[in-house]
Amino acid sequence: EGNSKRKWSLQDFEIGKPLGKGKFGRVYLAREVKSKYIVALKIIFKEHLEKYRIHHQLRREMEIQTSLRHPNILRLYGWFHDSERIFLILEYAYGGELYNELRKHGHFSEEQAATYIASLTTALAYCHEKHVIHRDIKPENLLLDHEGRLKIADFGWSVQSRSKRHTMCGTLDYLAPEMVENKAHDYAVDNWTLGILCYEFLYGAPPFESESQSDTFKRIMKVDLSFPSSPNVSMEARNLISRVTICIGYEKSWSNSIEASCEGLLEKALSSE
Ligand SMILES: Clc1cnc2c(Nc3ccc(N4CCOCC4)cc3)nc(-c3cccnc3)cn12
Repeated sequence: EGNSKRKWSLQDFEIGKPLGKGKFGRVYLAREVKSKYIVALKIIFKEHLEKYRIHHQLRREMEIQTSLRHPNILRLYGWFHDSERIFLILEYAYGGELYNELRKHGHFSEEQAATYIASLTTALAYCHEKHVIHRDIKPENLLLDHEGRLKIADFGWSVQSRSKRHTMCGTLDYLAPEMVENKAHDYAVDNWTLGILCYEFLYGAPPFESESQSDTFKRIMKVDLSFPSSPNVSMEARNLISRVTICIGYEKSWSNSIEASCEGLLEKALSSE
């Protein structure tokens, strides 16, 4: 920490338990020997990079995540490699995956959902100011720190956006219509996903989940949004979700209004304690 320009090597770390498997590598708990600082070490095999042609994607992830400094974005402290592996030195999220919390509780309270969505909104607004689109925001990529604060991880699919992007990515559930239609997309992609996540936090499943991919496609294109009667979700939360998923594209006015309505929702939830 602090001397992020220094040359790291495997000898600097004691490797602990595996935390989980990512798309292209395993993540381990690790401790820097001198400082006893706990980190997460993401290990990616170089042969995997060749096989899946993801050199550029990993390079981009490393450059982007190193440059981002935000309380809700997982830090990438540095990296090193040996003959066959690349090692990313990442901030350790003590709380684990937000996904597990969601599965454990079924769905979150409005206060908890509003807190997570507000954190995501500021983190994404920060990324968009730095011309970064994450494009793969889903519960699996969201971690929690020791205070339960949300951390966006895994910038593997993120891009430095100057121009419109065309590549397909992520699972279908969180894809915005323009992504599904494989049209050019921009920051609005991440914003659409906020609405999807808000729905999933409150109802426990994403809004367009269907038996088949083609059904999911159709439901996304139609923005076929329906609100089950249980769990009982407030009218404010439901129209926040509708506004986010329906009024895609008017990004600037929209993200101000979502930030405002998130605060409103949070105030309402906190005052109803
Ligand atoms: Cl990067 C990165 C930084 N920190 C983590 C992390 N942290 C973390 C903490 C605590 C628990 N446990 C808490 C007690 O109950 C059991 C789980 C798990 C993961 N996990 C992953 C990961 C990656 C893939 C699959 N699954 C987890 C990636 N991480």
